[in-house]
Amino acid sequence: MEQSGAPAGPDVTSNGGGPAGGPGAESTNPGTGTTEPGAAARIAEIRVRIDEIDRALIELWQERAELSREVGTTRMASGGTRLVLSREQEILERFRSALGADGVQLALLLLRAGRGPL
Ligand SMILES: O=C(O)C(=O)C[C@]1(C(=O)O)C=C[C@@H](O)C=C1
Repeated sequence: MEQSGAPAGPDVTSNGGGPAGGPGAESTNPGTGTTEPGAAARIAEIRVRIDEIDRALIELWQERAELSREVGTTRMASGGTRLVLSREQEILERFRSALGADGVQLALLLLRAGRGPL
C-alpha cells in the first residue's frame, strides 16, 4: 500500500518515554521533540528553512490560483469553455510522474484552488 509520507517514529506528543523524558524535559528544548541539545539545535536550524519553504509554497499557491482564475475569466469572456480537460490531464500527469499518487492529489487541489470544484 502507498505510504502517507509521514516518517515512522514515536508519537509526536511524546519524547519516546526514555529516561531523559521526565517532567521538565520539554522545557529544555521547547518544541523540538527531543531533549538532546545537538539534535535540538539542528532541528531548529532545519525548521528555519522549512518555514521559508512553506511561505514560498503558500505564495506560489496563491499566485497560481489567481492566474488560473484569470485564464478562466479571459476564456469565458471570449466565449470559450470554463475548463480545458486536456490541459488538466497534462498537469495531473506532470505531478504524477514527479511525485506519484500523492502528486495527483496535490494537483487536484491545485486545480480546484484556481478553477473551483468540478
Ligand atoms: O490552463 C488553462 O487553460 C486554465 O484554465 C488553467 C487551469 C489550471 O489551473 O491549470 C484551470 C482550469 C482548466 O481546466 C485547466 C487548467
